[in-house]
Amino acid sequence: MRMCRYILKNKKYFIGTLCTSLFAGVVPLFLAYVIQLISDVAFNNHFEKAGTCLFASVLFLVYTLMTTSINSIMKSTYRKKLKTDLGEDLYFSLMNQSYSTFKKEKIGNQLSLFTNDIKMVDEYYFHPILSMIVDIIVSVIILIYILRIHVFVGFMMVLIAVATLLVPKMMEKRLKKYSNQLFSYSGIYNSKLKEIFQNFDIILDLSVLKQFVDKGKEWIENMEYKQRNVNMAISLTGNWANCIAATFQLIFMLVIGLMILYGHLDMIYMMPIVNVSNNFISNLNDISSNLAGFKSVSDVNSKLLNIIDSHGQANKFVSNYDGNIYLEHVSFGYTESKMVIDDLSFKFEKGKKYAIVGPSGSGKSTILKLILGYYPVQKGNVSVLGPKNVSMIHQESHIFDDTIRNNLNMELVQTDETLLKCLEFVDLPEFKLDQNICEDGSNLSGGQVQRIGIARTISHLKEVLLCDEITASLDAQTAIEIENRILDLKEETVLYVTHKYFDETLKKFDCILVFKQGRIVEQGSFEELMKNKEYFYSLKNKGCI
Ligand SMILES: Nc1ncnc2c1ncn2[C@@H]1O[C@H](COP(=O)(O)OP(=O)(O)OP(=O)(O)O)[C@@H](O)[C@H]1O
Repeated sequence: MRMCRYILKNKKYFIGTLCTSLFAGVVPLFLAYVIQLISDVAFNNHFEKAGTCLFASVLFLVYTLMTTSINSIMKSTYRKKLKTDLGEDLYFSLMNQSYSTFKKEKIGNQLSLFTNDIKMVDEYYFHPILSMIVDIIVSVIILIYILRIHVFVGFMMVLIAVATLLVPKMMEKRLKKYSNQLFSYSGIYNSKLKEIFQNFDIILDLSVLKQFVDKGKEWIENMEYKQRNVNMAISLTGNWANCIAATFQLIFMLVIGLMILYGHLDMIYMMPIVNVSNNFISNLNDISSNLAGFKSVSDVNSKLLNIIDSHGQANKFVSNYDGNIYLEHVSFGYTESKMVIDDLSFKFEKGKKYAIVGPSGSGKSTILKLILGYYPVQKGNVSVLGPKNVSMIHQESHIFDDTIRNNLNMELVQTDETLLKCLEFVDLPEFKLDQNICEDGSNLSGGQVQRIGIARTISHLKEVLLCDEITASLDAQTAIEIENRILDLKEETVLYVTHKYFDETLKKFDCILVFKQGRIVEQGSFEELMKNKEYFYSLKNKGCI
């Protein structure tokens, strides 16, 4: 029932929709009244009431048209509002998660929350709950109407109601099982399709298109099978409730017939009772199906609300940043069993330029991620700076399907002059700010995409710049030029990780840190390290740097 808070959050919409639904919901009662008037004229020969009948009929038509139309508009607007509120809260919480939590979940699962789960909540919770409230109120009104005609008839209708509403309870376990299968599969399904579409070129290159088409068919089949199970369980619940209600209704009509025959009920009530009891039964069937839908979606509701109620757990960053970056006896592992950084201490001084070198897997990128605050350390202290003070350029840049201006700006507006300077910084002076880039930069070369990524970070430059293998996709000349420009930055502290160094560039760093198995095993200027002829020297001779 926690999801109810969304229903109640927008009280005005809720009351408005409830009122219009009620006005529309009493249409069957109005019809019963008109039928009762007509029956009176027909069976009792009260022709003087024909004018009233005609007037009531016209009024009924106008009333029906108006109330049902207004109700449809109100209901769709309210449902849109509910879905928007839920989607916005979910998006906020997801975007405010810490990096490590965000990375734990597959993108397909995150997408599925929006493309699938919210839709399900709307279909099986928001929409039914409104209909159910109205159905219950209208059923109670019908019951009161019948009870006023005859108490025994009313009592029989209560019996029908109880029998019909027991059906969803009986189906509860099966419904939950099927719907949970569907919800967990829809995340996997989205992830798989996303991966296939993203790696389309690999599939083509390896000539394995047929195999992947067959696999895709299997996933679609599985997905539709799970969807069919849920739909089937919900409609079976409705059908069984319908059957039970129909059986009771037949008995009910037989009893009504006998009551009229033996003079316990006036003939003029026959038609109205038949009419309202039909509506009563149909309301009960709706309630029964809706209850089934409710049960099927309860785990999805909990999943979404747990994410929303976590309000994101974004890392808190220290505010006492004094310009230097301190690592004090830092130990860290992505898993408890394997430490990647081992009791590492170092002070990065403000404005200085550091090269971080070492063999693959020695923990170079990890140390940058710890400074960024992507992961909490297990032991020691890192003066985690976070995005307020740090800029990061990654090995691969992601490009948005937008203009170069918007790709550089990223929602923060900078002057064209600044942006053009950033394009010059990465040797792309010929690029126009209004030029469009396709998704993933498919209309650019790999190196151009990377340079746009570098220009983007430079346009948002903070006091500390972290670079992780940023020139891997660039030609030697462009790489040297960009590296030199970064090293010429006056104020910024730079931590630069790469395998591909040129001696001339290395000489420009204030300090080179040599990593081995999560530790700094050597440090100093290029000349000092070469003179030492130790680990750095051997790496260089082996061509590892
Ligand atoms: N997200 C992750 N989850 C688990 N293990 C990881 C993760 N990222 C890196 N590792 C592991 O941590 C170790 C250090 O990785 P890191 O990326 O810091 O090395 P690196 O020195 O930057 O290597 P390279 O030069 O190849 O980029 C490696 O053994 C790697 O397999």
